[in-house]
Amino acid sequence: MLSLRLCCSRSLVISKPFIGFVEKLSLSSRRNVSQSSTRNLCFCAKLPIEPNGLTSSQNHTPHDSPLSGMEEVLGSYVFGKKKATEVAHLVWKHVVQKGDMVIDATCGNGYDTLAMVKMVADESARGCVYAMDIQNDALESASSLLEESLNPNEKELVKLLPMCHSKMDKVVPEASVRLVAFNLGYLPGGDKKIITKPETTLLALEAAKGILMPGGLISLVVYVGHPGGWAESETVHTFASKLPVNNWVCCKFQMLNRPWAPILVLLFKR
Ligand SMILES: C[S@@+](CC[C@H](N)C(=O)[O-])C[C@H]1O[C@@H](n2cnc3c(N)ncnc32)[C@H](O)[C@@H]1O
Repeated sequence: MLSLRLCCSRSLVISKPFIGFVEKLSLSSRRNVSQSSTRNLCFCAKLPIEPNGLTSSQNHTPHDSPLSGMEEVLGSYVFGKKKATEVAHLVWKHVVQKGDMVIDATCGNGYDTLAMVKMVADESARGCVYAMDIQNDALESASSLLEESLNPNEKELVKLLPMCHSKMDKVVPEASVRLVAFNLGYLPGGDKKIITKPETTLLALEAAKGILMPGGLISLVVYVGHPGGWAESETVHTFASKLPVNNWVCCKFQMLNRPWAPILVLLFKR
């Protein structure tokens, strides 16, 4: 363990207010397409019929959507005003509370880890961020960033772990974690041949499922511009599509006519 001191179940499962929001977006996007053909956007929503004969959206009141209040933030991704990583951070902020335990499954240069520490840190010195990576270069880079960006109390909350994220459930107890975040692909500024792989990403998602607490979030930013990126994206999509609708709200944000744009996947555990 390197410590800082040392060194839905279908394509889109959505609640009623969000459907209204999507309807407004698709209307305005259709208008945009016909007017200027600059931004072509398509949402697909499948609402499975549940055992009581109602659709998932009929079964859940507008108040129980984990996306309530995030309409503007999500729209800012769709309309190209914010990057997927920025939107991800804002969604995390909406979910994470002071004192929480969270995991950065792909620490890299530490920017996500830094954002997480700021979200969990409070006066009581509770809260914990586990940040893992298979590359020592990445953890060293993250360590320098955190060293210069955090105060001594905040530094105490971070554990940098040189390990594969598929083993994350060996580090924390079951149902104890509020957020597990993945920023897939290669280390920016590093060796582009060392990338996250579909097989280990799938194992890590299974592990994350077990350690996430109710009300928690698995967040993924998926890059498809490098070899293997699409296969990994398919793996994430298939995993998310199989999560039971009673316990999970799963959605994916993808710009269909910008095929290399990062994809944001959000899996909320009810
Ligand atoms: C896109 S970068 C992450 C960027 C980072 N979150 C940041 O804020 O700078 C992806 C990272 O995942 C790491 N990685 C690849 N496979 C991994 C695995 N099996 N377990 C943990 N980390 C892995 C890579 O070494 C790389 O540093």
